[in-house]
Amino acid sequence: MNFSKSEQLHTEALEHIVGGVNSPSRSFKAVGGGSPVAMERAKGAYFWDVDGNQYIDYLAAYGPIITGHAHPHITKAIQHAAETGILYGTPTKHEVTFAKMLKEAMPAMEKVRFTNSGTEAVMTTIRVARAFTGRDKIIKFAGCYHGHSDLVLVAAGSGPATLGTPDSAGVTKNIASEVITVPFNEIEPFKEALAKWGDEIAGVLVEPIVGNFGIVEPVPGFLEEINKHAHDAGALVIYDEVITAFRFMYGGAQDLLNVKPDLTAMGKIIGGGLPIGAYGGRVDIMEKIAPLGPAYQAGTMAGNPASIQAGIACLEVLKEEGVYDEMDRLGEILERGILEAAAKHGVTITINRLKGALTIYFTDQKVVNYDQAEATDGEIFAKFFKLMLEQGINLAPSKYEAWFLTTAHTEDDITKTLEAVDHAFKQL
Ligand SMILES: Cc1ncc(COP(=O)(O)O)c(C=O)c1O
Ligand SMILES: N[C@H](C=O)CCC(=O)O
Repeated sequence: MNFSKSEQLHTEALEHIVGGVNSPSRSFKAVGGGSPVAMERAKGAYFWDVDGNQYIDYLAAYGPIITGHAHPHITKAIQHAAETGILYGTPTKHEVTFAKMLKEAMPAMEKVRFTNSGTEAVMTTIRVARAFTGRDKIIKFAGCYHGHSDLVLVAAGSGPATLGTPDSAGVTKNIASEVITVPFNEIEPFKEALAKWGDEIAGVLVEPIVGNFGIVEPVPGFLEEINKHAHDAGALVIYDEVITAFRFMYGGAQDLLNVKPDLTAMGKIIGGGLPIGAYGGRVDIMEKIAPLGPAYQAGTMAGNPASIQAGIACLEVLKEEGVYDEMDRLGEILERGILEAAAKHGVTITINRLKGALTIYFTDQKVVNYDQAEATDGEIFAKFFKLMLEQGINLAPSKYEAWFLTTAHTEDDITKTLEAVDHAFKQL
């Protein structure tokens, strides 16, 4: 494959945009460097780059593009928004419709507020938890990523972990001292943290199914224990469902696992590809937010008609019969095929898959926490990533990210992907 135009563009981008990228996760730093491929066009499960190369896409823009690129129903909704005004700065009927849809799908969201990103949504749930409890500290889990607000850039997964900055510079010691980090999937360290700081903890923040050190499910009982002990200590439980809401079913991880938090943050899929975030939860907690209560959160762009109508259209597609079953079916074929190719070529891997999302870890160990994900082989991943890219398979350039299937992927795409995996494993 020829990547010369992408390379040229990256050289130019480096002069004008810091690091040449607008989100560090897009850089190829963690996969041996080089120019990230610049995409020009996308449709369904496919991408075309500026050099004219075609790819099967498993990045799905880090999760939001669950219906595939440029889905006609979502495109129509965005066109309608463009023609009728994309930003009003007033209430609209669309945001009411959408809030009702979210509440119906995720009943723990008794009241909702829209934001512009997952970062804002999570950041605000923490503020609201503090306002409600009158406490300052939060507990989070190592390797979970909750966006780029100060408080959660401590022991963060995803981009920060990939680039070796899980504790970001610029986060003051005072702020960092308000966050206690414990391992995911281990209840004892969590209980010890509560025993030590219990009456200072405002909230416990967790990705109920982790998407940011790969796809990692909670061990049975883990989330229930978190709820019990957090509530006993007078702290709120906050689920960060920015990746998981509507990823595995029409609803959240909380509905799939049947464990309810006090507050939920979401984003990604619910914008149908346009910028969005949302948070919600128990009425008595949500009523702490302005204009009803003293906790302030606002946004010029929040609830804009374009993102909201794209989100409604996206959920309409996801509500159709069988869409999640099909992603699960294709995910299962993909997982099985990758494992067979690994056995054939003597490549050691572990796959974590839940329905249409999976992560390949280059390790012979199970991966249920961040330390185990960190210990997997990043150099082999980097080689694998490049070998796949050269064969037209677009993955995230990080061993910590997931492959996401969409409603646009077909069995033929999976077959082609497995041929590429076979070839890549042969070369490793
Ligand atoms: C679980 C989780 N929370 C929060 C965020 C932040 O969302 P955003 O990038 O939309 O600000 C992300 C992704 O970036 C995420 O995966
Ligand atoms: N894994 C991150 C979010 O889910 C990736 C998004 C980003 O950092 O650009």
